[in-house]
Amino acid sequence: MTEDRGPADSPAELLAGARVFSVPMVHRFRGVTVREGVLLPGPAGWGEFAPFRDYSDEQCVPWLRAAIESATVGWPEPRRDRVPVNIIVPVIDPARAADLVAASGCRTAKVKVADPGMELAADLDRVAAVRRALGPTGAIRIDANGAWTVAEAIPAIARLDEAAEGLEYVEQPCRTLAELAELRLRVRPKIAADESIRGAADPAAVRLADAADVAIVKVAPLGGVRAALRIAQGAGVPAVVSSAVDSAVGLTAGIALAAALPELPYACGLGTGVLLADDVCGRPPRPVDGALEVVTRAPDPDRIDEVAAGAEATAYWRDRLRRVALITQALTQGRT
Ligand SMILES: O=C(O)CCC(=O)c1ccccc1C(=O)O
Ligand SMILES: [Mg+2]
Repeated sequence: MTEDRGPADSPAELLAGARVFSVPMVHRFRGVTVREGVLLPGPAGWGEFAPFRDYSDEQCVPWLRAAIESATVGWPEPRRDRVPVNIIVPVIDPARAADLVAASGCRTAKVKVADPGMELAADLDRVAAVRRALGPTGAIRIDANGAWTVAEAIPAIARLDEAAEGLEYVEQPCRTLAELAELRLRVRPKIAADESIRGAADPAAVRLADAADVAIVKVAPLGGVRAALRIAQGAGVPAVVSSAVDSAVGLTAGIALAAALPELPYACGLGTGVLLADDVCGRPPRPVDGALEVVTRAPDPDRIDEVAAGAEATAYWRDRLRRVALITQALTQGRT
């Protein structure tokens, strides 16, 4: 059954069709100024394998599983044709933050806060600028990426909630689920868990119950659309699908997850395309009137050539892909 064969079958087959891409970013994000990774072709389409460079090979296994799912089996049935998204506001000055929000057409903004070395005052100014740009009806959420202790989070969240004129939720204010549970009883805004899910030894076993009101789910770190659907279900609270600053191929997988979720009460974090100066297809997913259309997109051969990585990155990614494929293969064989 050659039709069923895909890049999953062996590291050699995976490497055969792999295309390494490198795209500059408009705004530095998560310390990254260039987004790079691998596109993998398969019988169902393309998959993206683009874990951050600081991840260990073992941490990259779910990212590869997600890419293989995308290339070989495609997506579950969509339940909607539009996915509302937030504009992402990196750690930039207030005037640029306001411009980004105003230009986006999004009615929800997610502001990164508590970056290492950043003063709370700068976060307050940025959040206030975002509120002015959004007007009184838009929603503002913040993401602290686990930076605060409970004692630090309580006053910081109170002031940011005030600057925002009401926060929709606070994403991963502290590192652990126990801290989130404690904090949740002591602040006004809702709490969302992100790293507490994807960083768990077994994300499928995470039950948020008293710790958080919202589950952030990401296709690549959770091992694919189907795995993320199961994790969202198990978490027991509404899910928000977010990207890992993916190219059009990874965003398409995130859109498929958001489209397949039974309920989608919040805007998703899939508006990150605006952070990339270029992309792998001609009409990449970009928000129009605050939402993304649920359509299948394939990378364009011309675009793949245009964004092809240089020699160093190409060698790095081919080597990393080969190593992660070997680990993934061994784990998959061990499972069955
Ligand atoms: O959710 C969004 O709007 C953007 C995605 C995002 O913030 C993100 C992107 C890459 C790595 C980590 C994160 C994060 O949510 O912490
Ligand atoms: Mg987050």
